[in-house]
Amino acid sequence: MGPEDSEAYEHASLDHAIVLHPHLFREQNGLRSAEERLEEAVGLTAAIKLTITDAQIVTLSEARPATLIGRGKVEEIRTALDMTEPRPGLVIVNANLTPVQHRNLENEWKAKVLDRTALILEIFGARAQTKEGRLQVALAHLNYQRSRLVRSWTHLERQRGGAGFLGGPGERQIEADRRILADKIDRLKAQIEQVRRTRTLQRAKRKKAPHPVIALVGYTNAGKSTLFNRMTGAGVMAEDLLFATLDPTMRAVDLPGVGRVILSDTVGFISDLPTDLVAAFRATLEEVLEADIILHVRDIAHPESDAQRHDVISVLGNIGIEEDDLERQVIEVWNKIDLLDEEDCSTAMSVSKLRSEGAEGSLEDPIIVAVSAFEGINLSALFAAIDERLTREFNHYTVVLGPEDGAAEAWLHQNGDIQTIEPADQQGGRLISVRLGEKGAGQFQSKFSLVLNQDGLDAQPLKDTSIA
Ligand SMILES: Nc1nc2c(ncn2[C@@H]2O[C@H](COP(=O)(O)OP(=O)(O)OP(=O)(O)O)[C@@H](O)[C@H]2O)c(=O)[nH]1
Ligand SMILES: [Mg+2]
Repeated sequence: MGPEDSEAYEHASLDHAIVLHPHLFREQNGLRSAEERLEEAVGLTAAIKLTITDAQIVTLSEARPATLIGRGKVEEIRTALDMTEPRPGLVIVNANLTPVQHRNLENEWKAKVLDRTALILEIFGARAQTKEGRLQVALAHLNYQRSRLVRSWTHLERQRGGAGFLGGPGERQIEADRRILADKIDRLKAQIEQVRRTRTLQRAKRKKAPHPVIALVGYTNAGKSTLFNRMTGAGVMAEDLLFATLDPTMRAVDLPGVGRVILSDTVGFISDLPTDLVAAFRATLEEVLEADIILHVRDIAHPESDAQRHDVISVLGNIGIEEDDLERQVIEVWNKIDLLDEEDCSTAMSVSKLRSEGAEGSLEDPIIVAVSAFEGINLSALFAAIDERLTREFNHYTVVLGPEDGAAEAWLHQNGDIQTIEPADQQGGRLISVRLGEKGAGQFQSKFSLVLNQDGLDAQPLKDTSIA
């Protein structure tokens, strides 16, 4: 922004914003209405704690190359800014602006303009917690800046132009800026690569403690963190802010009736994620590939619930999880049923049960459980569904090991998922309850000549006699 703008900026409040959703009149955007899009932009703006003084849909008959929005409307907004006290220092334009449009609008309005990419970058920047998350956001930022260098070019040329060197100092400046940015980008990429390697190592370690991994995915604000907190009792931030979570948060937790699992919370999805940000976002999602079970959390009370489901499935497709993929079991969690009226709620309950019968557990044909994470409704059904899915591939076994069976116990630690270890007698014998795949169970029995009792049925009398 040029020096001529400084006066207007002086009285402007950078905590106050106007939100605009430009809507192309002839654009048919099947699933989502302009109202919903405006509302989402308002939610995103609120997520970085800005006070919104006005929010409106701007209907366009065509996109103007210079300002996107028509002349009359641009002036109207400028007047609205002038009339508001304090003068909002920000205008959020829920569209991707060209560098030229961006600059012209800032000049017209004497306010900082954030387009959709910039807005989401702000949010990602505010929320990134892990090192990789922060680096990815920084990288996306630099790429965004680089794409805007054209704007600085005209600007710089105007300020410094006419010095007479070949190409002019403006052009040399832009070249220098470009090189600095390119260097920074290279360094960041190297750092990210380093962090990735460390993470892969950590992941490999975790795989050796073979607890099943359960990943929560879903649209932003669907209630993932709330459910995560319900399931762990851990204090992960859950707020009515879009993107309260950017990085996956992992917790080992004992689920009632299921046993020890690793839960992983992830950042929420949104529609039309700017391409610059896809990599940053994807990095936070790689954990999902490791999951044994995906909990696809949906806000079933949201009017756009189906469109959101569609977005989530397509993003998962991007990281390599196909709709009919059976490598991981998918459970759709129809969350927020407490917000439905009685009739809709019982419909959701019966439809979810009906569709779950014989469902294969893929993204397109998932098991469905209707719950309220917030009110704690029907969570036991969710736990039962998780257990059901896990035991499809793993069986529960018990085995009694004597003091001499240290090697067998070590093997179980290494290859199985030990649930409990209890003393079996006075001589140091242990009753071990373990979850194992069928193949593993066979290996164990032939290797150690010990008998595994499936489902703990045979272990039952042992407990009873000890009580009697
Ligand atoms: N009424 C109701 N509100 C819920 C329920 N679950 C979550 N919420 C609310 O929905 C809002 C968003 O919840 P979060 O758990 O932060 O959502 P999230 O999916 O983690 O969101 P991101 O991290 O932004 O992707 C919060 O205000 C929650 O209190 C529910 O079952 N019922
Ligand atoms: Mg969250």
